Amino acid sequence: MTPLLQIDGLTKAYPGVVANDDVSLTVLPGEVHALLGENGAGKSTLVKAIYGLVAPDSGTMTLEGRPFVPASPHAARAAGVGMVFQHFSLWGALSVAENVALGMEDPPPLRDLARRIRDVSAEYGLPLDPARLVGDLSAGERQRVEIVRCLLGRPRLLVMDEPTSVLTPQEVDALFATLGKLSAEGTAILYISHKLEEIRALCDRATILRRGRVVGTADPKADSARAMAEAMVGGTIPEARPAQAAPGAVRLEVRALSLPAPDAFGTALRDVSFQVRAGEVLGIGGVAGNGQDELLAALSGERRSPPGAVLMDGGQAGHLPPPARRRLGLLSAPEERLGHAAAPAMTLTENALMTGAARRGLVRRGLVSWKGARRFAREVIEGFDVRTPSTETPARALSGGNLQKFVIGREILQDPQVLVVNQPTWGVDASAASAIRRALTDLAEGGAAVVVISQDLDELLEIATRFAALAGGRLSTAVPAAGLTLDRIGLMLGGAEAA
Ligand SMILES: Nc1ncnc2c1ncn2[C@@H]1O[C@H](COP(=O)(O)OP(=O)(O)OP(=O)(O)O)[C@@H](O)[C@H]1O
Repeated sequence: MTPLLQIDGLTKAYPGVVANDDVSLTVLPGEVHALLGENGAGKSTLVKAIYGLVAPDSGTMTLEGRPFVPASPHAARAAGVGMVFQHFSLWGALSVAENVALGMEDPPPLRDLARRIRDVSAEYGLPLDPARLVGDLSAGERQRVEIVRCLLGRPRLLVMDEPTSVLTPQEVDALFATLGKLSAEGTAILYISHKLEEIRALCDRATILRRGRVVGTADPKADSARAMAEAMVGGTIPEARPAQAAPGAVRLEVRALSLPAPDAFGTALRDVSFQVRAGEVLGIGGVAGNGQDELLAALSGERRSPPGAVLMDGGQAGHLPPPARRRLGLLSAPEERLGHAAAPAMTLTENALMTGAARRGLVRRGLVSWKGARRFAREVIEGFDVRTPSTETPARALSGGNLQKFVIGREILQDPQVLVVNQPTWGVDASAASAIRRALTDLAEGGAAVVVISQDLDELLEIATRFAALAGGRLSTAVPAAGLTLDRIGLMLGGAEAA
């Protein structure tokens, strides 16, 4: 069979790192081909080259036998390549159809476009109402907008970069059904994910990258997830487990916390109450968009509440701004790493300083100790295996997973008494995810109270000592995590609204 896409000897270097080093790869028509590799292995760089976002330094590509040198995403799309990104590029205040029109060179009248959107979404099982405002859509629905937008161009190759991290299990099933139909019709899919069980369920072949080079292939239908993960890192992977310490005194308490929605598209918190003791990891499960960001903002101090709604070691903290909470030992890491947890244009040293200034004593008499800040950044890089050329690299130059490791490591190494994290292993490879989970349980065993907000129920079942479900801005009663089944959790998620 003639390959659909053939890549030969593709190389792309950035300052201090060769992101793709002599990479060769073929993608056959209709196959679902996984691209596997640790954080920073070069997966995104490679697919960006295919989509015309990155110009390779050397190497060649052919698409359906013809030389393929896309100078822009527009050129890639015209040649038959579509791409769905991890981060969506949609406008909340516009409708689905308006958003789709924005991405087109020569959009048809909105009414015609709406009909085409309806047709494609019906054909591929992607329910979508073209008239709805994107700001009102769930993450899964937004992704459907992105996919439908691609499918309107009838691509021969569809590239997906970690598409399932924002989806519920039901949405993942629906997405896989859509991808199965596309592949049966002959569309090839190049699929990046760290979720190896999903790779096993979906993909026909896998190519493994390590430090920019192709180091081998895997057979997802035959190889176990662990075997693939170990091939990615070239070693064995530690396992995480729940914290073993006996719970101590209550460190964090939230009492009847209610807050209005921060904006038209946010979620109100409604009468949220819970306690977390020293030594415990409280896992908060639920689908993103149900108050997760709002709860984190209320705990970090980005949003204030009545003083008695948040208690830290028994003292009132609801009215305190983030720096005051940090001084008390209440630290947090939000979900959105670029732009919220880290400033994209700032170096890792500057980003380390941003949250570490007070607890690491990096500012004395109004003067910044850059030496200290650099040392702290280096500690995070070494302690959490952040792959980056130096402490002076800007945050935006890190691969997604490596920045995530940096953000979580930066908080853990400040010795928090209470740590609240949202989606701590979002986009992080299997080995690093396991190291982060281990660091969170170690922190609890050392006497901290840890709150992990996550969509990944397997992750919560692995490390949480107690579990609660967040739905519609309400939190269920927390129950011991030991012995909890996915079915019971499903009921809690459904019932949290009424709890
Ligand atoms: N714009 C850039 N400037 C400098 N370095 C970059 C840039 N983009 C990527 N890199 C570097 O290139 C390497 C490969 O990054 P890439 O994003 O391709 O990895 P990845 O396999 O997609 O990782 P992840 O799983 O974490 O998303 C990393 O070391 C990264 O820091």
